[in-house]
Amino acid sequence: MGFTLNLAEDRTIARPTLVPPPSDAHKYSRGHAMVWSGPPLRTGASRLAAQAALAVGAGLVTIIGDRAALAEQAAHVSAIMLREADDKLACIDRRVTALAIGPGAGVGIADIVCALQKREIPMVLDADAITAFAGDPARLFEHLCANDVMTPHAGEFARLFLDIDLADRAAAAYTAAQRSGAVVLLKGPHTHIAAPDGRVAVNRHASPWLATAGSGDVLTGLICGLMAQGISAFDAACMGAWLHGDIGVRAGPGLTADKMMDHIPLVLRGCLHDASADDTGPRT
Ligand SMILES: NC(=O)C1=CN([C@@H]2O[C@H](COP(=O)(O)OP(=O)(O)OC[C@H]3O[C@@H](n4cnc5c(N)ncnc54)[C@H](O)[C@@H]3O)[C@@H](O)[C@H]2O)[C@@H](O)CC1
Ligand SMILES: Nc1ncnc2c1ncn2[C@@H]1O[C@H](COP(=O)(O)OP(=O)(O)O)[C@@H](O)[C@H]1O
Repeated sequence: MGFTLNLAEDRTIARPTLVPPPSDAHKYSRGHAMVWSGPPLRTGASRLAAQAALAVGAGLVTIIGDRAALAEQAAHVSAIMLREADDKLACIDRRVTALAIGPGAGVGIADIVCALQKREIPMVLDADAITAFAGDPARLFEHLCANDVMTPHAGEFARLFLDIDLADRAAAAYTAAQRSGAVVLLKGPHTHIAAPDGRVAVNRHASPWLATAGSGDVLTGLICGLMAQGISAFDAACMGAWLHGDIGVRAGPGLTADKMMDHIPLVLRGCLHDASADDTGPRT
């Protein structure tokens, strides 16, 4: 729905194509993304993810967490909804079309991740949702499927895949996807994406200005927001990486994670099918 992945013959990700929502679109038809909040004083990372999910086009975004965390979130967000987590997670209803968990979540999050995975909602796992399984990756892999995306940086990758050599990052992502059963997006100056069915891609459209705290949390939100709109895990990971890179290319010096959202409208405008009259830069 909306976005189409474009891949070059060598599997390099190119600018995605975006078609505007149909005239009869409503917020639920554009998907409902949910992001798990970090605890009080660690809410920023999840908020960055939620803001990116909304900006990339999810019709609704809800941050879920405990009451104290939500009080903190409420001081910062308006368009994003807040919902208190109950013991049985009953507040995650059928209308939630994608979930993101990990940014700022704390490494005690493993049980929650496993419980959420039983809901069969496509998930993006980042940061602490990866690190939490450092001692027992098999427990995580047992629950993952090809509709889920993991987005490790090299440090997080090594915590789950101790024996996989990162010297060849494309091969490392491929092996990790086969082993885990999920789409693996290995972050770096070039970002490699692999699906358990053997599909691979690489994003080279990025900028070292993206090496700033919270930038990966924004990527998590972009991917979750795309998945919420009905885009498959592999395509969402690939397009999220490209859009994230384009923000970095456009923003350049002075880029900070909380300013990344400001660039998303122009990044998306540049992807519009009829963007020929647009002056939004080279169509790489
Ligand atoms: N604004 C915020 O509130 C932010 C919160 N964050 C959260 O802070 C927590 C810790 O995340 P971090 O990623 O800082 O720390 P990690 O707990 O992942 O550990 C970082 C360590 O990993 C190793 N490492 C190896 N390769 C690396 C690579 N390519 N990039 C980064 N580290 C690499 C380094 O030795 C480094 O000391 C997470 O919950 C994260 O989501 C961060 O996302 C930054 C922004
Ligand atoms: N030198 C670089 N060139 C291009 N992109 C980079 C570079 N360094 C980091 N990035 C990108 O920035 C993001 C950093 O994410 P991450 O390491 O998870 O940081 P954080 O946890 O602070 O959000 C990743 O998407 C990564 O690909």
